[in-house]
Amino acid sequence: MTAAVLALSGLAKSYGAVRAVAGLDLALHPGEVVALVGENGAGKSTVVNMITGMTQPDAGTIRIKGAAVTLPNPRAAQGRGIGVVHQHYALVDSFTVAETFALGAAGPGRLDRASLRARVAALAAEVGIAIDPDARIGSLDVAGQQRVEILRALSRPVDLLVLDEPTAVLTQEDADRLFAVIARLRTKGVAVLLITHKLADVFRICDRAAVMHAGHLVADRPVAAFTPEAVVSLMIAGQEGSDAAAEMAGRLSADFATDDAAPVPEDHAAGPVLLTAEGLRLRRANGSVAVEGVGFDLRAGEILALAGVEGNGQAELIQCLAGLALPDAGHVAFGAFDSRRPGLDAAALRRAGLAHVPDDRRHQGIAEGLSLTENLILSHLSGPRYARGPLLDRGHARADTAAAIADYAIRTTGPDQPIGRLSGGNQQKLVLARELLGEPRLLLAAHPSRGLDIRTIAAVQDHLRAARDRGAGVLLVSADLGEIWRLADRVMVFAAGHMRGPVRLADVTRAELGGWMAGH
Ligand SMILES: Nc1ncnc2c1ncn2[C@@H]1O[C@H](COP(=O)(O)OP(=O)(O)OP(=O)(O)O)[C@@H](O)[C@H]1O
Repeated sequence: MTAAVLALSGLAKSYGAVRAVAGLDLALHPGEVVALVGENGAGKSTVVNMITGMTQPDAGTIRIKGAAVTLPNPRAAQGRGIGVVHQHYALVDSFTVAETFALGAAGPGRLDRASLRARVAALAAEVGIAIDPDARIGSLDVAGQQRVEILRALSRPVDLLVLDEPTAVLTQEDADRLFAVIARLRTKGVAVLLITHKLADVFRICDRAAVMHAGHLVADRPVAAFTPEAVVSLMIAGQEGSDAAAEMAGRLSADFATDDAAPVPEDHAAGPVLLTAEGLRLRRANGSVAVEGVGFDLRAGEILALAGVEGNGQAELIQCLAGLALPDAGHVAFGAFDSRRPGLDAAALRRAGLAHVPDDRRHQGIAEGLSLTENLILSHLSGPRYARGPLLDRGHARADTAAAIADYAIRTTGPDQPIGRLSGGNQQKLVLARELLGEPRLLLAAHPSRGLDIRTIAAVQDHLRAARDRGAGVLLVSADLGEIWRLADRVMVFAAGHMRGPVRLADVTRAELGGWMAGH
């Protein structure tokens, strides 16, 4: 066999007493697509950080094409042919796609627009990516921005491309396009390391899967030698045939259900109207109209899903409903609150029973430097839960945090740990626990399961159903049709500036919804 593009041996990294990665051996050969999977906190990002020069290993060797190397910073990894597409893109909204390629280009000199555009177009054609070099980044949806990041990673010589949870933000249609690009890269001899929580990705596109459990690599085999149940068991328990995995089996078959096999959603008797939106026009931060003509009722005791490719106004709607931005036209009413009257603010809405799981966890969901307990308090500062006269009842908040850590199996050293030290999925778990505390009447849940492992997704779905069953209204924003099918009672779609629906799930097929989401 040809020399491995990348070979890791005995790679290890600890943070204090936490062994994030313990003695990992892994090799990738040219043209191989390898999945790296594991539960939240298993150590996947730490591996990515070590091979992309963002973190230094404590022990072990990294070999690139046979030579032992050190990667003191990301530039060193790039220089060695390792490209990476992170979950959070470093793009500037006001730039065009072509201008983005001038960022980080070496040396001074005049920006030669014509040659930049030509370079971008040629590269895009080579890997089969459809992109307009003149499009502004801010006008692209999340899948478009991801395509720009992939092209940017490929604009230097790349032997290994690392993709960190690329399908988490994509619809099935966009994921299919991404898989076509990966297949193209494979034929060109590029090795791909795909970090994912979606088992379907593993079985669709990967040659091999490496499974991590609590910092250890517990299996590394060709995909054909795995069953979905075996992967789940290895992730959850570090071994095959675990009871916990058997419990998950039913959930798994729902994940893999095709259109025909998908269970028909149950009909729930919804209660009175909780929230009304009428004639809304929503603008993006850059001033362009994201969507207009938005009107719907959300009832107590129902889950209403908002589907659509991200970037079509979903985030703007949530901002507006959470009292963080006013609509450009139209109005929203929730209980005694009406966006046409002054005095509507986010704190008052929270006191009235609104909870909000934000889309952008890093900027709106958490304060990285603060402890888990302090982060839990953040959403309840204006409410009665932790009020003790003029003071905060920190003991109560700490006890709630400890309970959340146990309930959601949050991987942390305890309630006092700064939340920024947790893996992304574990941060998300705390945000969910915080927002579901105190039984909100209205829950705005934007991509609540993004970045979570399948066991936690199952738990989150149970929590959302429980909230619905006790009479809360839930607005679920999701690009994942499977999730919508498992949870929602009704669904509406934002695409191409317009709203479709809401309709009952029983009255629409997945194919129809997929078509709406694609703007057909
Ligand atoms: N900077 C840090 N300081 C302290 N602990 C850290 C730090 N970064 C990661 N860890 C710990 O290392 C462990 C592995 O985290 P890592 O982010 O690699 O997990 P992951 O598999 O990528 O999880 P996820 O699926 O949630 O992204 C976790 O227990 C995490 O809390």
